[in-house]
This record gives sequence, structure tokens and C-alpha cells, in this order.
Amino acid sequence: MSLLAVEAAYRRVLAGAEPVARTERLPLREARGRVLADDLRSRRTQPGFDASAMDGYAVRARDAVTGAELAIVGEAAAGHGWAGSVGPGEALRIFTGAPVPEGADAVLIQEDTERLAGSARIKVTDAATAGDHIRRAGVDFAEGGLLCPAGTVLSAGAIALAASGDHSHLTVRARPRIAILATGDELVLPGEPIGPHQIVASNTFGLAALAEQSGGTVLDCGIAADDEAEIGARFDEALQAGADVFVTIGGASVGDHDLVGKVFEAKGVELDFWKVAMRPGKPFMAGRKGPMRIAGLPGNPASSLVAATLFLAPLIRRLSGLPDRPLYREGVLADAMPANGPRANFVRAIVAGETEGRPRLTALGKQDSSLLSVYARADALLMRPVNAAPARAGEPCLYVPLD
Ligand SMILES: Nc1nc2c(c(=O)[nH]1)N[C@H]1C(S)=C(S)[C@@H](COP(=O)(O)OP(=O)(O)OC[C@H]3O[C@@H](n4cnc5c(N)ncnc54)[C@H](O)[C@@H]3O)O[C@H]1N2
Ligand code: MOO
Repeated sequence: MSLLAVEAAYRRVLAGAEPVARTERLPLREARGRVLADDLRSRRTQPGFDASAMDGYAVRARDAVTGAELAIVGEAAAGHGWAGSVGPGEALRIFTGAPVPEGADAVLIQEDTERLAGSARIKVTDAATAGDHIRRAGVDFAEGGLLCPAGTVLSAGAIALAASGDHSHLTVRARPRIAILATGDELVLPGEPIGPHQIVASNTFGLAALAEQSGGTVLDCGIAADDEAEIGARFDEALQAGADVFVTIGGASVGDHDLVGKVFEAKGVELDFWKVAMRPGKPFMAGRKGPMRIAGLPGNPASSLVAATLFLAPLIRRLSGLPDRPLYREGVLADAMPANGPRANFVRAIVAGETEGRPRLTALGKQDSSLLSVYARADALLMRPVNAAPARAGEPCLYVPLD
């Protein structure tokens, strides 16, 4: 099988991927960052009454001319309206959020009045105009009106709006279920006893974080030995559990113990592609088995995280109903870069400072695909295109942010 270009692999992974159809109903406090499943309409009008926007006096604007004296007839505070009607020559003491009484058509802020000593009267020092400082009923939204369309990602503002529209719960898209299986006889979990030729399985944890950050929920399938029957059993379990994506780690290359491709074949997976023209992350597999998508990641830690960042995270975002992001952003090179070979090189890099408004990228020193100490320091993958000529410092480049 020949190597597929990164951009083509990205398009093929996303082709036909739709948000999962399942929904769930959540209390507002749990809805942050989730995607609204249906149009959200208001259950009330806001404000439900004409409300004062300031502390002062509710008046008839035609009476509240500069120099006029007005009699204070009562008081209205937020939550406590005043039942009467403001008549000629009268003013109602009013506070922010209180309902504007009948008869009044303006609120005079208290800074534009003088309280006359020893009497329940004020003098107007700056005239009012009709409509001043009144928030009309329904100025924010009306009962039955659209608050947020389906597909809205629930931000702090959207959640506050939903609360104001009197919704205690929201129907959101369910998170896609991402099953993650690590493979390899050499792997043990962090904290478990470890043999002399074993290593700690790290990839599951990084990938689970990435999957959750992208809107998914993780089904941890643990570690399978390099054994076709065992990998196959975990595959069946994931399918039965209704996984939307089955992610494998390791065993994706060509060695005698790289069994994942064989298991996929035996299970009738329709393989879309295997191997992408990129470094690290070349032995990436994509396919599907019925409703379950398959992402076979390479075992090397940086390889699995790079391939997952480029292909798996955008897929999970799409299945979650989150908006697509562009594959690359534009930056500039902080330093000269050597020529590149036939695989796009995703160089672990740091974004520091800007040149002419574009982020400046500095490649980190060591780039071996086993190095998590380097990967963890990086905040971007600087993309060196296939067969790129040497580049000078200050030249434009493309990169993928790591957040
Ligand atoms: N003859 C060839 N050999 C290799 C090729 C090739 O084209 N021809 N490709 C190389 C490339 S590129 C990569 S990337 C790796 C990927 O190999 P696999 O996906 O088969 O991964 P494994 O062999 O299972 O493991 C590689 C490496 O990663 C460690 N590993 C595996 N799983 C985990 C985990 N969950 N957490 C942490 N580390 C893990 C494993 O112990 C190995 O050290 O193949 C090259 N070989
Ligand atoms: O593609 Mo491998 O991921 O070069 O190390």
C-alpha cells in the first residue's frame, strides 16, 4: 500500500462523519462546552416588565424639566413594585431593576436631582427625556423566541442565556464513545510491578486526554498482549459496547508481532487506508466496521499523539458536533530548517513571540518519536512539507497547535 498524503488522509477520515444521533438531558451546571441538540426557545419574556436601568426617580418626562419640583409618592425596588400611578408633578423613588410604574415614562437618575431638605420633594437639576433609563419588557428576548440554534457550543454566555430563558436542563448531543486499546506484551500500567524489559503504557493516558478534550468519552479497553485472539476479543467488546471509534495503539507496523492489521482483516473491517506520508505517525490505519470507526495508531508515543492530533481529534470533534478547525495555521520560522524528505515532518516546536503578526515557531532539539519529554514541552507541530527545500529563518510555515 502506498503512502497517502496527510491532507488526503485528513479528508478521508472526516468524509461522511456526522455528529452522533444520541442526545442526553443535562442540568445547566453540567452543560458547559456541550453542543445543543435542538433549537432552544425561551419559556419567558425578559425583562417581563418595563424595568428601571438606574437608581433615581420614575417621572413623567413632560413634568421633569430643569428647575421643576416634584413630590415623592412612594418607592419601588427590585422585586418590589409600586402599585400606583405617577401623576402630574409626582415622582416615584425607584431603584435599578424595579418595575417602572404606570404613568411614568422616564427615569431621572438621582445625580440629576436635589433632595429638598425636610420634605418629600426633589428638584430636577437636569431634565429627563421620555424613555430615559427604561429597559422595555422583552428588550432582551420574548417568550417563544429563539435563544440559541441547535449546534450551539454552550459557552458561559449561552448557559446564562438559557438560565434566563428559564431552562434548568438542556438537551445536548451525547459524547461519542471512544474505545482505546493498548497492545503489546511489554506494557504495564503506571504504578504496577514492572519487569526488566517492560515499559509503562503511557499512550492510553495521553490519548484519553485528547479524546475528552475533543468532546469524546473514553471506554478504556486496557492492555492486550500481542495475541490475535486477545486483541480480537477486545475488538468485539468495543463493538458490543457501542463504541463510535475503536482506537488501537501499537502493532500497526510490519513486524512479526504487529497483529492489529491482521485482527482488523479477520473481523471484516473495511480498511480505508494504512500508512500516511508523515513523520512521526506513518503507520496510521483508518477504516470502519459497521457503525464503528477504526483508528489504528502507531505505538511510539510521539507517533500516536501526532497521528491522533491530526486525524482522531478532528474526527471526535465532528462526531461531537463541535465545529471543524482548520488543519493548519500560519506562522513563521524562528530558525533555518533543513530540507525535508518524502514524508511531511511534524516537528515538535514551541510558539514564542510574533513576526509581523504571525506566531514564530522554534523547533525543539531532539525529534525521536519515542521522546515524551520533548513532546510534553511542545505547544505546536511545525509542518515541514514533503520534499521541502531548506528554509531560512523568517520564512512562512504551517503548524498545528497543541492545546
Ligand atoms: N521495518 C520497519 N520497522 C518499522 C517501521 C517500518 O516502516 N518498517 N515503522 C516504524 C515506525 S515509523 C513506527 S511509528 C513504529 C510503529 O510501530 P507499531 O505501531 O507497530 O508499534 P509497536 O511496535 O507496537 O511499538 C513501537 C514502540 O512504542 C512502544 N509502545 C507501544 N505501545 C505503547 C503504549 N501504549 N505506551 C507507550 N509506549 C508504547 C513500544 O514499546 C515500542 O517501543 O514502527 C517502526 N518500525
Ligand atoms: O512514523 Mo514513526 O511514527 O516515524 O516513528
